[in-house]
Amino acid sequence: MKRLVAPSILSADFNHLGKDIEMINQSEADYIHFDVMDGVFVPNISFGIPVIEQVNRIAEKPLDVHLMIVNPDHFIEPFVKAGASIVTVHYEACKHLHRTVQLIKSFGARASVCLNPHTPVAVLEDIIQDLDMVLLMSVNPGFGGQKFIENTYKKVRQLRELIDSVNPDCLIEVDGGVNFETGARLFEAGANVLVAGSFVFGAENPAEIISGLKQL
Ligand SMILES: O=C(CO)[C@@H](O)[C@H](O)COP(=O)(O)O
Ligand SMILES: [Fe+2]
Repeated sequence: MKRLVAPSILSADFNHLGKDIEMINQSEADYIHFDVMDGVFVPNISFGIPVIEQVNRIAEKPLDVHLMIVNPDHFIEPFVKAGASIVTVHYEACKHLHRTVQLIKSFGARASVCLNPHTPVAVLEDIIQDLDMVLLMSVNPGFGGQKFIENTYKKVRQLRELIDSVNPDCLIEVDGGVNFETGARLFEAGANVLVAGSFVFGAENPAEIISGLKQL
């Protein structure tokens, strides 16, 4: 089973963002994770299209864009044009999720849907066949550095069962509070992609942490 790592640049040093992107380029990371927050869907504002566009000029890994924004439909095309390879929208933020997923695919990006910690996996039953990835939040979205919610392991196992029976190529990504301990248990439960922000960028040697996560 695929085991991938996506460092989240929310915890990077924005005064030297280019340096951190170079570090990711040289590392064993598989994707670069971008947390886009609108201050409405989540109680925080981060960065948007211009930052992703700039990073895309030097990034050598696919851009994994996590949209924590309401009504994302208008912004799908600009984010894909800015360089997003994977676009994740929140189940809780989309009125017509099937339409939004088709829209993402129509621009040539991989389509992913994210569930908040309180949203059951079962809501994906009639969309899973159309998805390239599902992102499970293991913290409430909006901030880096929060404590991992233990119930996530159960959700990963439930999702693994659903995916294996309907769409085995679909990836399971988990985001929030990932470290060596939670990461090992998540891979064991059936996750494919670990997002890690503060654990990577808070370390003295971030590239070593990325390699450590890949080897769990
Ligand atoms: O989507 C989010 C937060 O909303 C994440 O991608 C965070 O950036 C993860 O940060 P850590 O919990 O790994 O510090
Ligand atoms: Fe994220």
